[in-house]
Amino acid sequence: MSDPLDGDVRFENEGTLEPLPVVRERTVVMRAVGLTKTYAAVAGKSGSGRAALELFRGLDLKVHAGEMVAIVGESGAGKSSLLHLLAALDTPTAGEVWCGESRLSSFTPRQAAEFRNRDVGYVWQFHYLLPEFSALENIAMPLLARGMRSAEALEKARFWLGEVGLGDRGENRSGELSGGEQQRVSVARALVTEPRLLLADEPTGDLDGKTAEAVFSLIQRLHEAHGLTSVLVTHNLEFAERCDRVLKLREGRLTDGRTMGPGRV
Ligand SMILES: Nc1ncnc2c1ncn2[C@@H]1O[C@H](COP(=O)(O)OP(=O)(O)OP(=O)(O)O)[C@@H](O)[C@H]1O
Repeated sequence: MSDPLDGDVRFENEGTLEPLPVVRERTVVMRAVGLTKTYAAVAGKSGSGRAALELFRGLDLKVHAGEMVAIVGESGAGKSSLLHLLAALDTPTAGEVWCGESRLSSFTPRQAAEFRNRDVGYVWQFHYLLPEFSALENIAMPLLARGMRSAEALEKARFWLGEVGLGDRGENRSGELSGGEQQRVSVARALVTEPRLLLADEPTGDLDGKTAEAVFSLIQRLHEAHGLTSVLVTHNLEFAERCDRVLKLREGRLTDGRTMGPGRV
């Protein structure tokens, strides 16, 4: 019997059907659904207490693989609080945060700690390096904390030290480095675990203009070079505009924040 595919086979609809549109769904790395966060009222003597504070009301967020998302908003709008929820550092009053197939609110404290160690790289406004330890040891710390052999952890730390342009400063105690260099070390520490998501809370907020530009450009370059997925909180609108998306946190919701002029919020 002859092979039907051997020779000039024509399919019935060939050439007559419109090609189907190709729908490419981008992978969602992190998803927040209907988030509400309320801080309880604090009782105080003679009126010094505070009423309950509702920060978010049904807040939704999707972060796609490879995106660099900026979150802006006035002081006190809740930007840091939102990042804490995304990093499983805190739990929402209502709503859910998902990272891939994991629902953060179902984590035990141990699972939350593992999630923070393996899936999230966090850069704080202040570097929080341990001043008595070398730059290399500081970078290796998250790997050592999960029980990786010291030689292997230090080798990975050396790679990331080079990536942040400090290849020759590894043996310096972190306390001997400048503010900008310390923040670069903290970026390397956040990335040494190759996390699924980089979260940065005003990573340039504590630096002068020129150093802030250098650290932001470094994060941007690493984001592109390593295909990172990043969410950055910033008051610097020029940096925000250089991200793929700008979201403004206002009155408990996220809205498109691209419409603002230059300056700070
Ligand atoms: N653990 C907490 N308990 C009670 N209130 C809190 C807590 N954490 C934050 N808040 C309050 O929530 C509000 C938002 O704080 P948050 O730090 O998230 O704002 P932000 O937008 O990051 O501000 P900034 O830009 O000044 O850093 C503030 O009024 C703050 O006092």
